[in-house]
Amino acid sequence: MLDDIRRAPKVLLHDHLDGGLRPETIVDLARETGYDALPTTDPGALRTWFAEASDSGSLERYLETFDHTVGVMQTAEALTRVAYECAEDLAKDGIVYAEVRYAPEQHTRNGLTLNQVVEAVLKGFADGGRDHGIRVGTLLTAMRHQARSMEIAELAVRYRDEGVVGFDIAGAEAGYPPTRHLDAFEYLQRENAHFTIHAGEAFGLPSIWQAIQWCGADRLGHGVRIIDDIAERDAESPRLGRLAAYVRDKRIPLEMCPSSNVQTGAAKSIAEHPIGLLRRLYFRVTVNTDNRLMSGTSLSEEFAKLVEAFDYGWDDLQWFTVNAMKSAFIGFDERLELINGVIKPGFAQLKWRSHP
Ligand SMILES: O=c1[nH]cnc2c1ncn2[C@@H]1O[C@H](CO)[C@@H](O)[C@H]1O
Ligand SMILES: [Zn+2]
Repeated sequence: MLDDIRRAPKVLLHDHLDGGLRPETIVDLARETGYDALPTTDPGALRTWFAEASDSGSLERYLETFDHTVGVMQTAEALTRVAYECAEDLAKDGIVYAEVRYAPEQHTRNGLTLNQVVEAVLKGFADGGRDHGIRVGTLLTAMRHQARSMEIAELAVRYRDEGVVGFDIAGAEAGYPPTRHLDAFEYLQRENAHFTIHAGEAFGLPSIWQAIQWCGADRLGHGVRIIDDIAERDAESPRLGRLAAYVRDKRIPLEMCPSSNVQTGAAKSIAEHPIGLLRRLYFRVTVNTDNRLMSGTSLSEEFAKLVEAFDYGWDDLQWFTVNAMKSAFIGFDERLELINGVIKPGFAQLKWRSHP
């Protein structure tokens, strides 16, 4: 089953570059760059350490594990290598189009400028994408507890023709509402640029409402808490509150990351994840990995878990995939070409052969 899912042409919209490193690469880079704070230098043990340390039930504790990945991503060579390997790993998982995000401001500790950081990552994605047959767009993230979002938004606009396709804010959600960064979002709107906002993961409806109605987010990172605005969850026809109805009516894409949500406590289990109900209600749900290293996962594995929990078939997996492609930040013509030229024919072949 997993093998067949790997063969399906998939689309990934929410994946953090600093959350997807290979453990072997972390160990290499730590040695090369003199980073001496790793909990272990054995790649196997390091893989286990990340998975266990991230499984805390708290977003804040989950985020602490990024100290080590960000710690080894402070030179241009390291950034290029990590981006190249990311493209390779995603391509090997059968992903045909991905948007990968990271926060440039976290990679200037050893003296790189923001421009140098962005250029190093773009080079890795361009080379890796060309060698392994995948298109990777970049989202530049600003950290919500910092005050550099305007600078990062300008950076995203500066590199928009070089492979940067959008902007995002991430980090601890509670206490850091998206409206703190309103100037950056207004700037991006004036520039006709795209952005998504991590919202409704560790904090509820007010965060989602601000992200959409104050900041103008094109998509929601996670958005799981939209479930709080849906009453009578088990009834035949659940009642949508005004915000949930707005999100569904406007087809606002939800970048859902099932395993990550279970680790941070945003969902109790995969089987109880709101994605089940939201898919039945035809919200524009997409399936994502968030952080492949911390969750020990891949997009194919996330799909396999959903197939098991909700008995999904190829039609469901294709629906999630087409949703993701429609919601991507590249141009309409390019999205259409991938949907009609790659995704639909790829799924048609699999449907003819097997059940997932
Ligand atoms: O699920 C998440 N919610 C909020 N912030 C996150 C999540 N995953 C990663 N990051 C944060 O985004 C930064 C840039 O990639 C990471 O360094 C991490 O701090
Ligand atoms: Zn995320």
